[in-house]
Amino acid sequence: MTIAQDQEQLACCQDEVNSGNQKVDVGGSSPIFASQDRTDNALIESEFSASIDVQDGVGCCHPSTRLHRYFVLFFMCFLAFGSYFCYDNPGTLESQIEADLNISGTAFSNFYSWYSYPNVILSFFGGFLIDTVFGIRMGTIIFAGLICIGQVIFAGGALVDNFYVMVLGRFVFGLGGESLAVAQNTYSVLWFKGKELNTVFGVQLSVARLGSVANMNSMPYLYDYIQESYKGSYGLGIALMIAGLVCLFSLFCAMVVAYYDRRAERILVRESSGSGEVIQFSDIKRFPMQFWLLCIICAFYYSAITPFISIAGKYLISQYNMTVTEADRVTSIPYTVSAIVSPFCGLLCDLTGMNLLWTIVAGLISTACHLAFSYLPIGIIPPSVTMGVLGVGFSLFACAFWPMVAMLVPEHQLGTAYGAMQSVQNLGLAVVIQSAEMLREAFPTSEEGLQWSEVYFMLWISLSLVLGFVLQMHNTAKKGALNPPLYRKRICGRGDEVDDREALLNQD
Ligand SMILES: NCCCC[C@H](N)C(=O)NCC(=O)O
Repeated sequence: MTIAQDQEQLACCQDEVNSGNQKVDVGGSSPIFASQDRTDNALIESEFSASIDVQDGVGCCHPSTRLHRYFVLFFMCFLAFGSYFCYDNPGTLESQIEADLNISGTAFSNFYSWYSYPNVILSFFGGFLIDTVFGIRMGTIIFAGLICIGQVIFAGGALVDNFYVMVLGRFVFGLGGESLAVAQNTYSVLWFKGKELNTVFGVQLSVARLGSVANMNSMPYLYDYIQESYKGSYGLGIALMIAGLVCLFSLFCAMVVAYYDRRAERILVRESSGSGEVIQFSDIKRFPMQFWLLCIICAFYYSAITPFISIAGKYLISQYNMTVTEADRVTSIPYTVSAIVSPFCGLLCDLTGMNLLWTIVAGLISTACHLAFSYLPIGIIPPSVTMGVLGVGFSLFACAFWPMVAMLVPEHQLGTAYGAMQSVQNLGLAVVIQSAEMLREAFPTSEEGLQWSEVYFMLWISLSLVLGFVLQMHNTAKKGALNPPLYRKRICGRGDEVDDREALLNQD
């Protein structure tokens, strides 16, 4: 450690060091450089007789203060904003793309299946590479760079009217998109585990949903503006290239978070996960059964939600006689509601604990919405109300569900665990999206096809509920960690905080 770094550490901590004995844990190191970090940390410890003790909540530049964590959280939230904004570019411009490229709906669905199918495998390896090779900082920058490259290739294919180049762009975009979400989840746990983790997941999902909503409410107008301005067929390519700027902003945020994460590692005596362990491939076999049950629940639940929302517009047009514009407005309601309520759903989970119970409640709410949307006589409940309540259920599920991974898997295996979960999720999504389309087209009338598709979605969400109840019974019988108790901080002494959840998670 250089003298300048010592001075930085002293200056930054001088007014915050106290006689407490709390050692602050912020973030895990990159495994490749773990040995170097351990040397640095040993050096830090040898130069300072007492470990760095700080009082949480004091000052703003010290990495252990709440204010500093929230400052870094701002940039952490936008890591996936570009990914969510551009992920649904094709869906928002479906009619324009099919007209410009003169392709069928089935060919169009390649822009989503070539995003999902590779991630059945690559999302897992993306997480594993974060844990074993790149580390969280370099991994996040690499994956944020991939979504930029993928979006440029996708837009370039549109500029030259080449369908296969566009599919390649979506494949590259998918390489980055899913693994970037893995990296964002891993960062969140490293910085906020044992603190306001559920709320952080809620805020991050809210910003991500804002990306989806911003895409739905901007891209059609941008396309039309460019088409009218250039009187040519460049509207699609230029609009998609401009959308790529949003991915560049996420790449910038990845670099900012990497800087502050590295600084936190340098200033704090950072306890990387365990003794700086690095995951071994064989560790995956020892992931608990509850984790694999959660993966299946995730695949079944999302398979009943996102494909349903994507075809709900067709259902509204045929069953409720809506125009395309009206149907698009109603189908965007779940994402808009999710952008608003996700932080509150996360706060609810933080204040009450009980993550698995809230996950089951969310599944029940979502199932009720499916039933109301498909089987209540038309006019009893407006579809906009049903979709709004579905947005609440969708948000509550995401906020309660994703943090549970950190309750089952140690920090040095988190990237691999989140990668494995998203691989299983993408398998479910890829299979259900295409099979639902095939089922819908197998019936002589559109109404029948849509109704049987709805039965199909109800099957998946019912299976996710059954598995949720099985997991709840197992968790209760084994006194598991998936329903953490009421989260309260007992302040004892000079700001030392004893976290019930941390004590619970650290129990043998
Ligand atoms: N499509 C952009 C990234 C998706 C990340 C991941 N597959 C996911 O589902 N995250 C949780 C969510 O509710 O979006």
